[in-house]
Amino acid sequence: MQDPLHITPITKPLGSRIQLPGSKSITNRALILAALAQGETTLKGALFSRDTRIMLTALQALGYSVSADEANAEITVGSEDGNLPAEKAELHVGNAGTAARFLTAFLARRPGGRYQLDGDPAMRDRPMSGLLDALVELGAADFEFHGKKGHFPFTLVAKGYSGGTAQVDASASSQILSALLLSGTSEEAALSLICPGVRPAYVAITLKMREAFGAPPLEADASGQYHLEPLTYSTPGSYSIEPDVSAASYFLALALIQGGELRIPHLGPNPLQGDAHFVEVLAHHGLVVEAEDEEWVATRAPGEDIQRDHREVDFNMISDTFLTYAAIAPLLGGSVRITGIGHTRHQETDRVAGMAAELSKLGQLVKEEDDALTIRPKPNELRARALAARNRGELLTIETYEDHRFAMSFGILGSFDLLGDGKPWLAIKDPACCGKTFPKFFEVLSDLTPSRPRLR
Ligand SMILES: O=C(O)C1=C[C@@H](OP(=O)(O)O)[C@@H](O)[C@H](O)C1
Ligand SMILES: C=C(OP(=O)(O)O)C(=O)O
Repeated sequence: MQDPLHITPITKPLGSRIQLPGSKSITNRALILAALAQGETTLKGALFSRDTRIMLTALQALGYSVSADEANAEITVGSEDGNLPAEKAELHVGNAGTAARFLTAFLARRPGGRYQLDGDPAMRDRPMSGLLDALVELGAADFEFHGKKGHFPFTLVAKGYSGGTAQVDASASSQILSALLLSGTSEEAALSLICPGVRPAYVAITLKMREAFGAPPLEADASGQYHLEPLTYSTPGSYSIEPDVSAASYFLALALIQGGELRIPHLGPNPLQGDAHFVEVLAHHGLVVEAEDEEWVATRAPGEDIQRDHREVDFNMISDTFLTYAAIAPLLGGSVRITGIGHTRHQETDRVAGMAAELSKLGQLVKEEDDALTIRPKPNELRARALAARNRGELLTIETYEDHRFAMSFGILGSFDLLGDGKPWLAIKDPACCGKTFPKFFEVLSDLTPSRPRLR
């Protein structure tokens, strides 16, 4: 892929149907559940991306039989007796939060196991200690740290789950609680996890998916305590994975700024993924999304005004999509204050700081707070900077911080025909970083631009 990638603006209202890849969150949960359930499970509509390959590779290294049919988006996992085969392994979790947390809790199941884990430099800084402390408190694992205490790289000395109660601090990442809800069960003993105040959207996905693998419904009591009864997971045989709704956010934003109609198949009115609520954020600006026969249809009449007065939106429950919104803020007319995003400073990169830096570079007025970002759009300044860059023979260029969501979000902004001539004005550095969750993102985007040569 060209790097930096010049984005060719789209000059017509949309009128397309796009195929989105499967959800990262659901694929990586399903892989863990398939390994935990005795027998063979085929995942349909699975995502093939860096984060899911990390999980696949780990399961193979741990002795599971995994066969992948990428052309048909299917993965089959065989688990002889639901027990973890390998006593030893060296695993690399990249910068996949799901793999990092879910595998750590999963490995603790194998008494006598000794596992070396490491991740990308960015992953070595991401929060793990809430999970590691809970595993130690449960007597399920001990850790030998080879760098900073409470972080990768470490050796996990597994002792197995045998019930008990743990306080779980999942304030830094709800994946910490999801990891324990997936793997903390045992066939003999009940387990209690006390975890008040966790952000619930992805925990709800975990709870629903446990049920699909034979677990009884589970919910927290009023004090935030989850009581897990003894459990043996059972395979549903095959499991269908929804398209990635966080990835849908980019194309919904595109439909808003571009107008026309966009169709996204295989999504119904009530997807598992909480990021579906992003639709409500864009509805305020005039985007209409309807679920018709298991297909989302997004429309905005061309020329309809998307400008609004100042707006404050709490993204705490849908924080992966705040970047999508922030990146199109320069086109929204009214200012926006995006709140509830402090935890995203500890994700792929410091997303609040990175977004503030990139939007400031584009001439937007940005106020950064610990937990919030206010963006006052300056469309004329954006145009002036784009023209000035062009006069120098350059394009405005976005840093992506090895964060897929920067690449994809600003890819949408660059698709807007800012200078009215259909020629590129924005470029994205390291566009291939979108491979974390959506390797073909820029191909899908370029397919919406009939005049653009296909990227290969
Ligand atoms: O459980 C999951 O699959 C996820 C939970 C969220 O992370 P945090 O809970 O760390 O915010 C989300 O940002 C991430 O993309 C996927
Ligand atoms: C936060 C994200 O990823 P991870 O699963 O690595 O936490 C994300 O995809 O936006």
